[in-house]
Amino acid sequence: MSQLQHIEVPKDLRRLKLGELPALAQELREFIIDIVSTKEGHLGASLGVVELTIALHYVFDTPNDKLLWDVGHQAYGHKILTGRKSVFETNRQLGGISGFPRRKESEYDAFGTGHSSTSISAALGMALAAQLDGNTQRQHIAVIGDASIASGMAFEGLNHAGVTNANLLIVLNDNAIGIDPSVGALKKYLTNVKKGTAKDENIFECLNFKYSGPVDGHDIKALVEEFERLKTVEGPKLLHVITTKGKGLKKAEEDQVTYHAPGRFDKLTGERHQRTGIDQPAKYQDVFGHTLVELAKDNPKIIGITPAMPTGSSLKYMMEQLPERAFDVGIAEQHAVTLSAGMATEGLVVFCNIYSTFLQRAYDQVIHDVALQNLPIVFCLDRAGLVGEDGATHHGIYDMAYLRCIPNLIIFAPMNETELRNMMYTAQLGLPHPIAIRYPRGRGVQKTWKTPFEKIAIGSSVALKEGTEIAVLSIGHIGNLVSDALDQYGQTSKIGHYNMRFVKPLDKARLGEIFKKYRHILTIEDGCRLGGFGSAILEFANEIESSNKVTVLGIEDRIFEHGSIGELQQQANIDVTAITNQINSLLHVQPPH
Ligand SMILES: Cc1ncc(C[n+]2csc(CCOP(=O)(O)OP(=O)(O)O)c2C)c(N)n1
Ligand SMILES: CC(=O)[C@@H](O)[C@H](O)COP(=O)(O)O
Ligand SMILES: [Mg+2]
Repeated sequence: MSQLQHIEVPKDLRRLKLGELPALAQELREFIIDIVSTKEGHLGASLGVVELTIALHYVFDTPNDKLLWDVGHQAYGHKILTGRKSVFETNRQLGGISGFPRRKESEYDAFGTGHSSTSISAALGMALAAQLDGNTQRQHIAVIGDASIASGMAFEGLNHAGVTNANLLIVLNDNAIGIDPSVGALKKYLTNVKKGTAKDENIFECLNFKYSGPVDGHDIKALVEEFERLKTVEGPKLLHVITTKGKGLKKAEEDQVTYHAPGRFDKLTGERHQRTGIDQPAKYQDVFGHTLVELAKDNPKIIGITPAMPTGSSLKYMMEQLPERAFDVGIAEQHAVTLSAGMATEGLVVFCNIYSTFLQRAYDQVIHDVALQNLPIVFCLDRAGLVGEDGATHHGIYDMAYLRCIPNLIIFAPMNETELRNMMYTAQLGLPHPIAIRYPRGRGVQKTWKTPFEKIAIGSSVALKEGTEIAVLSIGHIGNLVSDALDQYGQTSKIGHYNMRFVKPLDKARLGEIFKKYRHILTIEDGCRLGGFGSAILEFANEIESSNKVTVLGIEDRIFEHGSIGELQQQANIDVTAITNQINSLLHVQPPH
């Protein structure tokens, strides 16, 4: 008999007998596979914690007890058991539920996540608040993975929690992999603990946690018994649980990196549905990855660094071919930036590749360790702009605004693959400043990307089309949408288009000419409007005391959720239709007196 069909919320789950839980786990796993196979999303992490999820909701009194999922990409089972089974098929789609826990989505989502390693601090905060309130009953549980616990933030939380008497339980879900294999000394230590070859002292006990485990995280009975025991133990506790990422789907267990988020696949065989026969442009990440190898083979000073995203950033190509000069430092964005800075002081040419959204975590390091010392690091900010289904926590839309105010920093956005390659080439020749090269998730626009290298002059723009009335100034890849929009107006139109390329320094000579020639200036960016590229153009207009009308298209000052990139661009009024509408309305605007 189906158990899952009778479970809407954990209270229903708690009516089951312990012996019935393994069958429920099987059903829950199938439910996740069924939907993710067609709707896509994160797979391996959720499959790995099915038993853990059931055991936690079975033993603890959620939502009164606080259950926090670190990163939150493993929380599909949690969502299905906490009132969202019927809407799970809308996962990560426009208007649907989020792929990550969201406080506004459910009272069972104790803390919003998406970026890693926040759960210990947040759960400790709740536990201390309960203590201050005299509440000794409430439980606070943070589930955190082996890669996420190695991040600086997680250590900070552990360090603090260990000197409190807070009612905090950390469940370390150790599957020995992040998106890519986990790295670092802590991973080695955890492996030794599992093999029984660790030195006598337990690292967590040394930090004043009551440690238990390792426990088989697929043995529901063992988990339930241990959680029941831990409920009665005071103070900070850590339970070490061993799981298999992708558990229950053979292909996902065998190829855990691919099945972290595999796209569509056959739900029975696990075989991925890959697009074939379509001659698509390359992904920007691959242009970065292959170009870096090409440059590094000629320039022995080049180093590649990624904080835990070798596959996503395609730094893996350099790690495979030049392993001694390519580093995956784990989920450690702050360290990645300052490590790069240290290397740069020694004359190395460091390409530090960080997703735009994750660089937010290393903001001080960019200012304090890089910009103030004017160290010429090459930041490659992948996933800049709206990223699509990962949603609000992952959109790389703030970088232009948060980097533009930092002295010494050059900010460049390629409109296509060739510009990305040429800027990487230019940067490794030697720059007087650090540079951030921002490019989007997904594919470029060119049939072939392996074009001969050409140097790009810093602060130079490109006139793509001359016009008479309206100048459209674009920054980066979104300029291709402008080109698509302008195709409708023919060659002899009133509209000019300039690919500005640099947010900083601006091509002021070109801008001066543009402001003289055109009455209307329209800027477009795939970043937040406040403080971004359009703001820079408005500041320029103010500087030259121009009375030209400047219209700024960009992401307005509100949260954008999940959906396809196209749908979100439409929502944000930065798609081809919005650009066309804006141009049409400007064409009918009377000139200022
Ligand atoms: C600050 C930050 N950096 C990078 C990422 C990208 N990321 C998402 S999941 C993940 C790996 C997490 O591994 P682990 O904690 O072991 O969990 P598992 O996937 O194995 O369940 C990474 C690197 C992120 N979400 N947040
Ligand atoms: C959960 C998380 O942070 C990553 O898995 C992220 O979803 C990866 O994004 P990409 O798919 O763009 O590499
Ligand atoms: Mg892991």
